[in-house]
Amino acid sequence: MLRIAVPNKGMLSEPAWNMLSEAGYRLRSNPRQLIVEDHDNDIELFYLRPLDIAVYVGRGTIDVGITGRDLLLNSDTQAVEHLPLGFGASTFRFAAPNESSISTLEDIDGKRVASSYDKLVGDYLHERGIEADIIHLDGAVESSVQLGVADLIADVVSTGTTLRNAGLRIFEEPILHSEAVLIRSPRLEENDERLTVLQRRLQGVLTAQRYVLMDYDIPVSKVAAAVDVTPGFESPTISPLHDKQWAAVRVMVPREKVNNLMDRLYDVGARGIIVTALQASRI
Ligand SMILES: Nc1ncnc2c1ncn2[C@@H]1O[C@H](COP(=O)(O)OP(=O)(O)OP(=O)(O)O)[C@@H](O)[C@H]1O
Ligand SMILES: O=P(O)(O)OC[C@H]1O[C@H](OP(=O)(O)OP(=O)(O)O)[C@H](O)[C@@H]1O
Ligand SMILES: [Mg+2]
Repeated sequence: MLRIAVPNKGMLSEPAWNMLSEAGYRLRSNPRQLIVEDHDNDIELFYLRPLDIAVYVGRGTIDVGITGRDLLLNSDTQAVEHLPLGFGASTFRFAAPNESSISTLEDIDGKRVASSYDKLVGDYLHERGIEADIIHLDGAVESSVQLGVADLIADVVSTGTTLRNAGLRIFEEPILHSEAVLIRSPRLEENDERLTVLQRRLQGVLTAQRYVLMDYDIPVSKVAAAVDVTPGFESPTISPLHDKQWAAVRVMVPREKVNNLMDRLYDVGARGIIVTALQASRI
């Protein structure tokens, strides 16, 4: 059985559970359950703290896991990023008090930086030849400057509201763009059959989220122009209509482009354009 670690709580947990459920796996039935054996799908799910997932996967006691890229890079482990999962996006950034003069990487030299992600921040600064005193805090890092234990912070920023409320401002480029990722153990072959199945299922969920099915009718003489607008993955399905002058086209298109594509197709001569959500997919 493939052993999979999933976050038991925190920002990434619910979207990770939803994704696994969409991919056809059985989840736990009560929140006190730590392990689920899913014999139908030949997997075992382990509900673990997000911070610990890379530790288990890095040591190979669990084959794969879902965690944040930032959490992976902050863990001192050999786990490898295998597949980005398209949720839990955040940036990881430096921030200093509005009134402070700290505004470049060089200004960090010799300062106290509070963070929950000390290895990530330490490696980043070390690689750039900057020495700083990294103060580890478990959370609410934004309060550390006001409370006098640090001169600046490095933390997860999503909307920026927490920073603003604490009188802090970001500076410099993001240290990292993070999102949820599937990580794999260094002991698991990249092309392990069981991993390939999991990956295909997760990619199927991503495709169903990102793409929709579009159908439209188009005069036969305009098919080539319409196919230029919607080329699809491989090639659109073209079916004859009762009226020999017209054809029906079925094709996958990116969800975010739907309205723009419908406008362009209409201009080319397409009519009866309809869009349908995908329930599941295997590309
Ligand atoms: N707005 C956000 N705040 C915190 N983490 C976020 C946010 N958006 C995405 N993430 C990602 O979620 C992961 C952190 O999740 P984790 O469960 O460890 O922290 P949490 O949700 O803050 O829980 P806690 O702080 O209670 O332990 C990181 O990968 C982080 O990049
Ligand atoms: O940019 P924002 O949208 O404001 O979100 C970012 C904040 O959210 C997280 O805190 P969380 O709620 O997890 O508390 P914590 O700091 O105790 O982990 C993160 O550590 C930031 O503080
Ligand atoms: Mg947090």
